[in-house]
Amino acid sequence: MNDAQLLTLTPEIKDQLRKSSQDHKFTHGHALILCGPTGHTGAARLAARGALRVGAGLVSVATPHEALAENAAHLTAIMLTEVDTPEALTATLMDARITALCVGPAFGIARAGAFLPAVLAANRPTVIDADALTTLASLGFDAVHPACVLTPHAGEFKRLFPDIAANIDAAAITGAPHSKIDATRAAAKRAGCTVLLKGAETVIASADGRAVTHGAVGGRAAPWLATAGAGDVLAGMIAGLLARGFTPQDAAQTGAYLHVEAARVVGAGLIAEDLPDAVPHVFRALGL
Ligand SMILES: NC(=O)C1=CN([C@@H]2O[C@H](COP(=O)(O)OP(=O)(O)OC[C@H]3O[C@@H](n4cnc5c(N)ncnc54)[C@H](O)[C@@H]3O)[C@@H](O)[C@H]2O)[C@@H](O)CC1
Ligand SMILES: Nc1ncnc2c1ncn2[C@@H]1O[C@H](COP(=O)(O)OP(=O)(O)O)[C@@H](O)[C@H]1O
Repeated sequence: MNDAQLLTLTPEIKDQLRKSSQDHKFTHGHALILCGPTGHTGAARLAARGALRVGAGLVSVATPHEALAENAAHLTAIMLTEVDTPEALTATLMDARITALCVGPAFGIARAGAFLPAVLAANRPTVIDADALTTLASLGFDAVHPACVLTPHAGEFKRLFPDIAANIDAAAITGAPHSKIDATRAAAKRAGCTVLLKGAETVIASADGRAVTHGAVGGRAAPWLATAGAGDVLAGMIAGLLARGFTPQDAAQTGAYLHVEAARVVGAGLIAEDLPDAVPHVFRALGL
């Protein structure tokens, strides 16, 4: 069933992206990006910068003590909070002004296993990416809630949903072949939340069957997105939009759209660090 819509930014979404003169920083939420151990902190910072650039009012990196200095040496507008254990995370999340989480980029698979139950128990809008997806493949989806957004690339999707992924490549025995859209829709239904399957064609589906496809092809091609860390920035952008109050489906769709537009602003030579800094150009072109 390929009845997914093509992704565009509606006037309503553009309005939601704007900031008004009456706003203050807490109007636009606080995103908390969980960071991995020393030597593996860059991905969380990429995500954090993505979250801040799409307009989250505040962004903090939750860092283990051992990586505090490493992170502090690289961050200015983004804040740091020390979180060494799942219990410390739960205590940090007593602050109801933290409105979205992002877990996974270079977080470590074992570490994700330890932290995911506390992350999910917080019941906050949450992007689950990278190592946290690999962990989820063994944990299962019981604790996943509807405010989650899973952002797998094709390899992670195969780990998380091996049977569904196998259908994409399999020849159809009866009826139409199983498309990437069918697969993402089936995955979202199984996980009980929004799933964004990355790639030059990105599909975003929700548990209720809504699905949108976004092709970075033809006039909107963005092949330089095939670079390390581009997905970490996307995870952060979605977390930033969740923090601002976007629904999971809208945050994933809008994040995917802005991510490709940012890549197109930079063009050839793009590296992941460039993506967040291209967002103001995208917003200007959108008339925000
Ligand atoms: N600057 C940084 O600190 C970066 C950290 N990263 C972190 O590195 C860790 C490992 O992530 P990876 O995704 O590299 O490794 P993974 O091992 O999770 O996945 C890569 C494997 O999946 C396969 N695969 C199949 N389809 C794929 C697709 N469409 N895209 C990518 N891989 C596909 C690849 O062949 C490869 O064997 C994560 O924690 C990630 O967040 C990466 O995001 C790169 C940048
Ligand atoms: N050829 C391509 N055309 C358009 N977008 C791409 C292409 N290759 C990768 N991307 C996008 O770049 C990002 C890569 O994310 P991911 O694979 O998680 O990389 P990383 O883990 O290194 O951050 C995704 O948003 C994906 O959709």
